[in-house]
Amino acid sequence: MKPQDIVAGKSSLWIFGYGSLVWKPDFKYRRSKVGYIQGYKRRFWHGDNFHRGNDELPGRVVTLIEDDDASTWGVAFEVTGPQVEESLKYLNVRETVCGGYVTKMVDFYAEGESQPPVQALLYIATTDNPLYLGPASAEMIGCQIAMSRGKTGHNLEYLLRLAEFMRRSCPHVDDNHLFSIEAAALTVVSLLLAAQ
Ligand SMILES: N[C@@H](CCC(=O)N[C@@H](CS)C(=O)NCC(=O)O)C(=O)O
Repeated sequence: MKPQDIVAGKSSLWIFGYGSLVWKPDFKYRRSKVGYIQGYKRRFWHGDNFHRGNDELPGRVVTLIEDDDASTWGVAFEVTGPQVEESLKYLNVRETVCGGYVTKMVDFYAEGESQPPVQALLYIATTDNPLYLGPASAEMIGCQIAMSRGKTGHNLEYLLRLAEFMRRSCPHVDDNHLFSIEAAALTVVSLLLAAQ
């Protein structure tokens, strides 16, 4: 489903971020809320040969994997009026053209609110995506991240800023996948520094 079909005639839209969007939305929005979506787990199983890696050494970035028992925490941004078209135009290049993500509508539950969920647009990299790398050990993923960089910056920044967001904004969430990869990447960095 194309974003323009999703938002045809809409004057406002919620966009859910769970990776770099949580710390670097880079589009104008009216307000944001921390919260979660159900039925998905966040995994560093998507390759990135543009923002945080290259064709020789792709970086690893997050995507969502269906899991009925899981939920993924992040940030939803409400865009209104001209911000709707502006944000989608920007994200189409950043996420879809450069990142291989496709759009999907899901229910977003804002933290601490008893109200019903709101529909939110998100960007997901499906397993049939040519950049999809799939599962690997935390050590392998951590090492790959510690060694990769792309046009937007180092893959380590991508990892550490997401971990920092989760500790600061979602301290009640024990994201073992994220924090075990963070620990593995920092071990590789310390070994590289010690070897210098
Ligand atoms: N779609 C996820 C992941 C987004 C993501 O990390 N996309 C990459 C594209 S491969 C990106 O925007 N990278 C920009 C950066 O790394 O600064 C989100 O909602 O945050």
